Amino acid sequence: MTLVTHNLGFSYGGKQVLSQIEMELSPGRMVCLAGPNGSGKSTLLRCLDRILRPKQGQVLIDNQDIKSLAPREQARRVAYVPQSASQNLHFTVFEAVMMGRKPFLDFRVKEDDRREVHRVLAMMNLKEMADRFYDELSGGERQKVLIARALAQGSQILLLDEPTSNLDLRYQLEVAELLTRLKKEHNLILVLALHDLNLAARYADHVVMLHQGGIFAQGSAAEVLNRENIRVVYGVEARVYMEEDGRPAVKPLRPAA
Ligand SMILES: Nc1ncnc2c1ncn2[C@@H]1O[C@H](COP(=O)(O)OP(=O)(O)OP(=O)(O)O)[C@@H](O)[C@H]1O
Repeated sequence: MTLVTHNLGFSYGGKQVLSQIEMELSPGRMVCLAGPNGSGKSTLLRCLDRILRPKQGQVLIDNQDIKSLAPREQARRVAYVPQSASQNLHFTVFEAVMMGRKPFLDFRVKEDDRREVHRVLAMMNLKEMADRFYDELSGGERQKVLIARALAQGSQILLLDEPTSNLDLRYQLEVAELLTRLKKEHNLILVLALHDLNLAARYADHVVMLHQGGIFAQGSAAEVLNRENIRVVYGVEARVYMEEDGRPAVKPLRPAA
């Protein structure tokens, strides 16, 4: 499975927010989209899932334009985890995660689907919450449920918009480790929008840094997350040093003059 964009561009009305996005993403990789507020990370993820329909360029899965995929076929290949879902979902956690099985349901829930939902709930440590209502959970608990729903979908491409933003420190690391493990075991392509540069530095196989709607730099964390790029793109002076494993760590110092 490969995910490629060619000359992708997107406008909201007359306002161009993404242009000339060229990416070639291969399996078993975690790709982090970095960039300041408004640089187009969420818009790009939504274009990759065709929630938004770009008029310019193409998104190709295994060389096939996603425009030509039926919704069900697309959902079997790509799952999207939004930053948050409507808080008014009055479903149990079990039911919310079962929604991820939609591309597989033929008018009724089968034993396989139930088994899969139980497996994902156990993997995400959500079993004890299975009967609680989604709209009665904390922000972080809801975020875990949304990730679980995407995992239940079983797609090889997972798009996650700020998946750790509502999570406490321990759970941020647990989710990052879990995604890393899943990526390896199931050869997934993971694309994450992330604000936390240190999380990106530590876990990303590939970093795409967006700036003003275009790709400013892409490559390994060490290639992309350097002082100069951070100064230009974020307007921040930072100290960047290499950890023993060759990955960078970023210490923001002050707004650049
Ligand atoms: N529905 C919309 N209509 C018009 N403009 C929009 C809409 N959604 C986003 N934008 C604009 O598109 C640009 C990119 O927004 P986007 O949400 O993709 O950025 P982002 O990098 O994900 O930002 P953040 O880090 O703040 O989540 C911004 O200028 C934003 O104001």
